[in-house]
Amino acid sequence: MLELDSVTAGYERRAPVFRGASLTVAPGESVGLLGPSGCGKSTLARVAALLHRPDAGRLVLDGTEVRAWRHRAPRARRTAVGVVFQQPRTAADPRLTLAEPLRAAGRRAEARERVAALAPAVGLTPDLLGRRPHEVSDGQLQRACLARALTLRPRWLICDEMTAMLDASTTAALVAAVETYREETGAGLLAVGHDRVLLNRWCDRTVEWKDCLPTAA
Ligand SMILES: Nc1ncnc2c1ncn2[C@@H]1O[C@H](COP(=O)(O)OP(=O)(O)OP(=O)(O)O)[C@@H](O)[C@H]1O
Repeated sequence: MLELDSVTAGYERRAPVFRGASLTVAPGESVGLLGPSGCGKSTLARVAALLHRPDAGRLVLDGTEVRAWRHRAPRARRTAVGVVFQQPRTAADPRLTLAEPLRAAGRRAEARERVAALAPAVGLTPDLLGRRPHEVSDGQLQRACLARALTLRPRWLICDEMTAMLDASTTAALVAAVETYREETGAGLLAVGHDRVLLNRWCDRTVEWKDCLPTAA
């Protein structure tokens, strides 16, 4: 279970972006999160991805409360959650070829096998794997970012507007790659977005941001 329980978070302690947001994703479940621009969906997604420490509230992952965020989080916790952002250009290291982050962990033979399996799963052809981010399109780079998120076989995937910048066919390919991965592994998904039609089609259920917040007394 991925449980965000009464989370308050933001960028200034005295003026959080939101207070008391709660959202749960069951094992293997896919949940879409819809809401107006600027309400804090990405901030909540970053809390769930262990990238942003909340000011209050709890994140419970697979029954254990998370107490450390970012580099302070134990490796096993960080690798339990894979994340894909909207902007592949800011998420990808410009110095590395698309293949390099996919080889990052494990023995060399394992890494080679992993790249050989992941690249076709996200629709990356071998010629693209040797290129750097500035030599590929946004859609190709986003495929690489998804492959990187799947490299360590996360139990939870957070897709924050993953397809907002992409055309319909790349969107369909990326959603299909996520779904194939989830079928193989049983991973749960939190997909943040603006596109109600896409999220309704993609996810088991779709949650409105306002329903994550406490009701006014
Ligand atoms: N690094 C930051 N520093 C300061 N304020 C930030 C930072 N990132 C986001 N914000 C602010 O926090 C608020 C929530 O931003 P967030 O990106 O979480 O919203 P969102 O619901 O995901 O929006 P969108 O749908 O437009 O992506 C916004 O007012 C935004 O300007």
